[in-house]
Amino acid sequence: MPTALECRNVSFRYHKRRPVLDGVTFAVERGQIFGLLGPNGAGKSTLVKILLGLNRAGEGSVTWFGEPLTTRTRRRIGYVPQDLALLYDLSAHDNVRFFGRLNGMSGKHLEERTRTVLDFVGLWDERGKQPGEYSGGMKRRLNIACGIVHDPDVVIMDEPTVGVDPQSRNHILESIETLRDQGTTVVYISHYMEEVERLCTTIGVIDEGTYLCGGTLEELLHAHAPEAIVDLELTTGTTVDADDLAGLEILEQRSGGVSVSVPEGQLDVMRLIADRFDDKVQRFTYIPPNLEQVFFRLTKKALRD
Ligand SMILES: Nc1ncnc2c1ncn2[C@@H]1O[C@H](COP(=O)(O)OP(=O)(O)OP(=O)(O)O)[C@@H](O)[C@H]1O
Repeated sequence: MPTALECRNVSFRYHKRRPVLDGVTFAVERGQIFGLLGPNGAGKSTLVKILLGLNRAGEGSVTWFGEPLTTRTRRRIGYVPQDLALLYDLSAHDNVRFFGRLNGMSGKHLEERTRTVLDFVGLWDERGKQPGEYSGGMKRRLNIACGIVHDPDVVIMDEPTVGVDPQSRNHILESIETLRDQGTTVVYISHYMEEVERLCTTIGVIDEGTYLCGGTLEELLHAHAPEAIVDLELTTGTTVDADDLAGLEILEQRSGGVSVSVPEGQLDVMRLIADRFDDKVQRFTYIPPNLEQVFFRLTKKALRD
């Protein structure tokens, strides 16, 4: 599969401070939804600015479709920024037209694409309103329409669902799946594990400016989180001894509770835990292998910090 985007050994620092990105390397194949997952402050938005040529990498290189970023390659890229990029004294319709013109569009083609993308995000009937009259979710959807009006081959979406109601969130996620089905490559930046798990064909995990790992969800789980977690909340004063847990790895021990790693689907382990702690168990939570654990295993931090 040809490569849409390649980021090689990219490092960056603001004002000579410590590096915000440190040797970031990954590639996105065409047709993928590539998820870049990391907590707040990981360096995701800084990386996006470098990908788009808005910040200059201190070291390393970025190529799009095998070439450095040029005016020609730039027209093949769409960008949906995290901070809404809308003109509040124009109608939604004129906002989309405006971004189309910025991308060199005009005439019938611009009118047709404006209608197509406003339909696509479910705002055609509300096109006469200004963004100030829209809900948070509608503004996010208009932001997407403006970012894809020029029918780009690749779209970068930076946290497109932040602060939206569940209905708009679902609409946005479905739209992204439709874009993928139409052959658009999507770079999806998020700190929401569930969205990345649902949407993305390939996932890269970033923290404190370091690209920790990348691969399909199955590959990441297999390599970094092969086991499930059982979390027990116990009645006050219950002590937990490592011997009680028959050699299971204790991930976290706290006053009134313990988290252990258990081989997925091994019910005899569940029985052992139930027998040992019996009526002292106040709450039993089984967490199947997921991206949160991949992140925890690699950083010893929760993704949502
Ligand atoms: N213009 C700037 N000047 C100085 N430091 C900055 C600037 N922009 C971001 N930073 C710092 O760079 C680091 C990475 O920030 P960045 O916004 O890239 O992270 P992020 O992963 O996108 O976070 P979020 O999910 O909160 O948007 C943070 O420590 C942030 O404080």
